Amino acid sequence: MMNAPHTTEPQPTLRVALLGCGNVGSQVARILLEDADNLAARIGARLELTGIAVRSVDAPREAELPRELFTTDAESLVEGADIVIELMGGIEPARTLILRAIDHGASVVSGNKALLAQDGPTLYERADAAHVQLSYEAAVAGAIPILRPIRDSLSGDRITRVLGIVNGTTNYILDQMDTTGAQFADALADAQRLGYAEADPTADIEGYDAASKAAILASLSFHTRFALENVHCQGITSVTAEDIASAKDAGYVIKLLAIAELLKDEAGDDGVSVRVHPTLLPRDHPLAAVRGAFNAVFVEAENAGELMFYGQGAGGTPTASAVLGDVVSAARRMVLGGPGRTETTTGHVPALSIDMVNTSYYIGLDVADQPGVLAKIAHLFAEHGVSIETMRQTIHPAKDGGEASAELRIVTHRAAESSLAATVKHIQDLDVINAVTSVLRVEGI
Ligand SMILES: NC(=O)C1=CN([C@@H]2O[C@H](COP(=O)(O)OP(=O)(O)OC[C@H]3O[C@@H](n4cnc5c(N)ncnc54)[C@H](O)[C@@H]3O)[C@@H](O)[C@H]2O)C=CC1
Ligand SMILES: N[C@@H](CC=O)C(=O)O
Ligand code: NA
Repeated sequence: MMNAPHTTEPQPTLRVALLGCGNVGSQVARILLEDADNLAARIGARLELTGIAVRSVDAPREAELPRELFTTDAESLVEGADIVIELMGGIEPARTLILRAIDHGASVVSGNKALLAQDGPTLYERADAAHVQLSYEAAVAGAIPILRPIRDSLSGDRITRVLGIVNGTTNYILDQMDTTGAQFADALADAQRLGYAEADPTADIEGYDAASKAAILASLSFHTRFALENVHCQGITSVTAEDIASAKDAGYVIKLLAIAELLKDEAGDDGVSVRVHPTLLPRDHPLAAVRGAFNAVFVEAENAGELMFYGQGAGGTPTASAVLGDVVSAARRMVLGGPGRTETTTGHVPALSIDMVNTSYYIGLDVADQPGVLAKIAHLFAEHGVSIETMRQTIHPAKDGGEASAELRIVTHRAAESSLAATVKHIQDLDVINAVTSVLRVEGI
């Protein structure tokens, strides 16, 4: 095989400003410096890291980076750049700095899903108007190439459903609780130490981070803007060790799923449901095998059928890979000319309420061990048009003068979310019910 001919022509230089030097930023800086020659060969221009905006120049850092690169003057750094990489996180000053970068003609790469889900359209429109690129592959599912495949590779198809695990921290916590019996707080502390969690981990455990990603995925998949407020969001803070053990006993694993799917509304028109919630999956389901901080996303499209994307969804180095991919792509466009499009908004499908979704439920009940209890419960399900798929019963004999009780674990067939919610509400009111111990949605059955 012949080697590519060497050229002695001097390469142009593109100035790159980095905002933030935390888990991801420090790895991006390292790769930009260590891999400069390879990147230049791929781009046809050299990337010069002109500075790294930080809160304090003297703060101790793990990564060894030249001290002279650090500055606290993010505004000036942005103004002199061709490409700005925003990895500070949070809404402000990230938003103002990105707009400033765009106004100065720089292309922007960001991993900031919180900002994009809250105010993405302002940024996309400003970037389009300025003919610069705004890319954010790192914002969803870390290293996994998922946004570009949806935006570009599948742009000739019609996506009908996106379903996946898109938050590494919660997957790590649930996995640790399931496999090692770890406590929630200890598993969360590990996820923070490993660089998976957001600066404020509430965003992870309450589901907001996954909801931001779901909004971004839905917007690109359905060519319609969906914001965080369009996402039904439930995190993992109410999932107990007992829920996990009881699901395990019944052959399930609990995962935090993000789902965006095309449905019909009451009038039979298209609408999209976007939601994030803890979900039971059969243990032989492919998503059940997604361990630790890994993510996986299923995409279903009319012509392509089912596609699955899998990889490291969090962590500094994997996420830096996605950031660098966007940087190389933006830099190539600068060398070759012409910006790409950030989004298309031709879909106009409304966001549907969770009530429009058809789902299965897992319901755990602590009931009195008396004749007729099962009949009363089954009657309520039938009355609401919800069909039971399986029902398992464990008897707990009377102890210490108390009464015998039974633990029921019911899995339903798919039914309207509103019917399922009404069934659970009425079950709670039955005099034979001691407690409703779990109510979780189920996928993959
Ligand atoms: N850690 C991960 O696995 C992933 C993170 N992301 C996103 O990437 C971004 C960065 O994440 P991490 O590196 O994990 O966060 P981090 O908290 O480790 O780093 C952020 C850095 O930005 C600095 N910073 C914040 N505000 C600043 C300001 N006003 N001026 C100067 N510096 C400022 C902080 O001091 C910190 O060093 C966030 O938007 C996050 O959501 C995306 C995918 C994965
Ligand atoms: N906190 C996020 C980081 C990646 O987006 C996660 O845990 O997935
Ligand atoms: Na990604």
